[in-house]
Amino acid sequence: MSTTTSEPRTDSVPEPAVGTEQGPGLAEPGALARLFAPIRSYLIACGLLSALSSGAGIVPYVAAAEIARVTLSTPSVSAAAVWTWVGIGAAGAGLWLVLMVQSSRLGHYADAAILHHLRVRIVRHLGALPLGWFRASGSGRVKRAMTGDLEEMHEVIAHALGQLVGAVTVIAVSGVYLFSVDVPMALVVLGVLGLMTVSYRVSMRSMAAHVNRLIAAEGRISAASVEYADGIQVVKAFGTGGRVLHRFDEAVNEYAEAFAAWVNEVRHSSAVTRLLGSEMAVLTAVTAAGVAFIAQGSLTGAELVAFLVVSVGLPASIIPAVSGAQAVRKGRMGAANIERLLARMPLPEPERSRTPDGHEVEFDHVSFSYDGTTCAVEDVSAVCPTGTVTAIVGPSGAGKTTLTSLLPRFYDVTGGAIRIGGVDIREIGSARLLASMSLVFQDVSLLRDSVAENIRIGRPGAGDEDVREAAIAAHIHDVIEALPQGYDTPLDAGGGGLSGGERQRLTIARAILSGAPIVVLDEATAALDPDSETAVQEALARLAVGKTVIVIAHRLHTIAGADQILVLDNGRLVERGRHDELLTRDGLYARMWMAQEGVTA
Ligand SMILES: Nc1ncnc2c1ncn2[C@@H]1O[C@H](COP(=O)(O)OP(=O)(O)OP(=O)(O)O)[C@@H](O)[C@H]1O
Repeated sequence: MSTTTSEPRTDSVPEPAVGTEQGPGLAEPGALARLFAPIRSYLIACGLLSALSSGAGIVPYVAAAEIARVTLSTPSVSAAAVWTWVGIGAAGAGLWLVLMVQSSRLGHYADAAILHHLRVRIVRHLGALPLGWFRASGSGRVKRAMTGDLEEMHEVIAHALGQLVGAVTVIAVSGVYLFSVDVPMALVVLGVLGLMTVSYRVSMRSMAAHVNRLIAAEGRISAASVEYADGIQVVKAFGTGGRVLHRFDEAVNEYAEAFAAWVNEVRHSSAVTRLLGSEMAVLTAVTAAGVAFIAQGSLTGAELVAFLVVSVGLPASIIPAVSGAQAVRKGRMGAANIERLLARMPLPEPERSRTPDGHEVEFDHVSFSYDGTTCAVEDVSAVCPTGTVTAIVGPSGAGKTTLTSLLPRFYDVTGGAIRIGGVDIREIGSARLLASMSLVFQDVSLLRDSVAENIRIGRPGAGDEDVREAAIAAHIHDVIEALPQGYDTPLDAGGGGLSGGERQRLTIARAILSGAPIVVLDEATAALDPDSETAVQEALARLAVGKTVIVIAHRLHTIAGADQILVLDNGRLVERGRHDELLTRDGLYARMWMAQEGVTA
């Protein structure tokens, strides 16, 4: 199969077809609200508690301001009035604490509940998506949804909502109080806050451009490093290190320039923002305006003190308000991404799964197009009887991988039908369909688990003896026994410690253990050493006994004994027959044989 040559392209998933996006666009509003629907009541309660707590948090300041007004504006100070305000202030502080803790508890509870709910929803949905989608773009999208996008959701619920509601409440409650004391002075405070907000937003916006440049430069450094490390063999063998290193140098220089520009910007804009957003700025503006109004006779000294006490805390609310709003905006984008993933059309399942009568595979005028215009497979008809080996051969890009991918429904045919035991595979439930076949690909996927467990995936619950027998049949038992912990040796995802041929024999053991009646296998494109190749061939021969075997062959001598050979070219079936028949026909197969084996037909 063409896992090496026709690496799936993310930009070429069929549109519209199963597994394509049917969901809202990036700017779709309401995505956040829809995803948060299960915890809406918690969020409302959390927002209310947060607002009440922030409102209560203002009370001690208002109480202090009122005490100042009571003591400064009347010649005979009423101790009762002062103590009343002290009590109110203390009660406000206590209430602030209790409500804040409750709001935070509720927020974290809602956060954990919705993240769990979304993770389960995403994973269940992934289980219903066609495998072709995962090949094309899935792992990256899944990773982004499960980490980055959900992280944005967490930020919104656990932090941003509370910050935003709290900051807005503080500003609103303080505003109401200040307007009740003196309107012109309140307008001055409002003006200063407006200026702070604008300056903070402007500096954040210009900062965003620098940050994007920095991220892009960082990406180029990583790409150049990975290119260097991945291609180190080529770099050393062909001495191209200079060019690769030059790209690395360029990326590092670009990063340094972007960093210097960012620092320069920060120096100026953050100084202005800090100054404008500081308590000093508010105090200075309020004092200057207050003194002027007092001179005019429209404000009393006691009222000025009230303004100084209450407005001094306001700048601290601006930054959380702006950054909370930003986090909500990012959360909306994350929510839209998750919605788009959830909106991908799952594989249509039959209402009632039909049972195939046997395991003969029939391709009946099968066509398939990735992009809806060009056919990767066109009008292919063939029957693969039970107990026979069908080899699919053809030049690169002929459609071998595509044709075999249609059998396990990685994609659904766009024309014709594929039948197993006389039943259209779309009428067989996908679990039953996949259980009926062993897929042995050359991009062997191993799990981070012991060798035994990696074989046992073929039949969960199989006993140790069955696992050993499958390994013996697959000619891998001796290799396993020689590993440090034998069958208990842990493997990493790359199968570290095992050669390519050994990894492939491990998956053959898995397939033998599963006993699935249909075997689809992709012969390795890379030549194995002769011993390994013989071992793999013998293992495959054991696997194939009594099964319907469909093999994509790259090296023709390995399938010279196949019961039938299907020759594909440009998506079409151009020849079929046994090895000898095809050689005498002097067609594409004979030419390929000649080219590979260096002998004439
Ligand atoms: N995911 C994909 N999206 C779009 N086009 C694709 C995709 N995979 C393959 N193709 C195209 O479909 C055609 C058949 O490709 P396929 O991989 O099936 O050929 P192949 O015979 O297996 O090739 P190879 O021997 O190189 O593996 C080619 O034109 C290829 O470019």
